[in-house]
Amino acid sequence: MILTVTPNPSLDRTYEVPSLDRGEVVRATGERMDPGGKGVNVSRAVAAAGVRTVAVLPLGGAPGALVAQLLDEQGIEVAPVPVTGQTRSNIAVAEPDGTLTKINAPGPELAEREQESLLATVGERSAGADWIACCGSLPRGLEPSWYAELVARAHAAGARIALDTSGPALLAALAERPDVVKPNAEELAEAVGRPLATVGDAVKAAEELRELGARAVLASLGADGQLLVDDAGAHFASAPVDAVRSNVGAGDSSLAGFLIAGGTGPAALASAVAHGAAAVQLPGSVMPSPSDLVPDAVTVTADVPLDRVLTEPAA
Ligand SMILES: Nc1ncnc2c1ncn2[C@@H]1O[C@H](COP(=O)(O)OP(=O)(O)OP(=O)(O)O)[C@@H](O)[C@H]1O
Ligand SMILES: O=P(O)(O)OC[C@@]1(O)O[C@H](CO)[C@@H](O)[C@@H]1O
Repeated sequence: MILTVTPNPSLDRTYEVPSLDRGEVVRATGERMDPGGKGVNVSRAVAAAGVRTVAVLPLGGAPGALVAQLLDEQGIEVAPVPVTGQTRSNIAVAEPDGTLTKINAPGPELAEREQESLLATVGERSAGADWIACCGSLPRGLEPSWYAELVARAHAAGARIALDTSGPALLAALAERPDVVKPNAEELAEAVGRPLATVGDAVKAAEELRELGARAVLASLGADGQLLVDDAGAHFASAPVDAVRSNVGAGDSSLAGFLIAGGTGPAALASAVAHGAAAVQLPGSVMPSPSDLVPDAVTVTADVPLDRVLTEPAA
């Protein structure tokens, strides 16, 4: 079973538009609504693979009820933590050339008793979890050390932790030795405080996160693929993609792929890339099903192309 924790979930609204013209009334040609937040997406992808998952998340107000309803319709077990504030709505605007503009709301502020209730719910639902995936930004009210506390508690209870967050929350949690962290290129650059121009720069940055405590680093590098740096060294994997429709949730899909394939080693890395490549070819944050995956298209190598310039260098 894979337990996911999403402290700041969202109702994700995606609008497909011919072009995004600032200051104009833009008529959408398509719209969709998905239950969102990084851990929620991991649960959706894990469930699509037929593996058991439980999603722990605070839910409040009408958007919260809608998130719960959408997850229920997808057959995903939710361990809700009722909160007074309203669950946020995040907007994605997708243009035909693959450009995606995202507006993420701050979300509700969690009161002290709601924060405690969130930690307690994770504790109650951790029994039997192979992995606990802790994902996304922290809502107002939670200290940057919140994930560190969660990792410490989960380790004490014998669970393995995958952490996908950024900034001070990521740095603070490293000392508690999460089993794997999944930064994207920008988050990795921010964590080490310097830009990343090549795959080699990303390897060095990942090694630095390991020195700070991460046991393994699964770095997603957008169109370039992914990197796994662990005790066995570095591996690089990529897969061709015909056309990118929406990259929202591609990283979450790839983390799910990594965990359902065991959460360690090159085979799990290959599964991560197969899931990421499939996700970007689906609309909104639709998570891939096994029939969307093309595992044979993934190449994995220990001969990491260190000099390869990143398609989107991270500042
Ligand atoms: N433009 C692209 N072309 C091909 N594959 C892509 C592209 N963008 C993403 N992917 C695949 O999806 C994976 C995850 O993407 P990315 O690095 O953008 O994650 P992310 O920023 O964490 O995403 P999110 O936060 O939206 O979930 C990549 O490692 C890659 O396998
Ligand atoms: O604001 P956060 O927590 O960093 O990210 C939230 C979010 O952008 O992440 C998911 C995609 O990864 C979306 O479902 C959701 O809207």
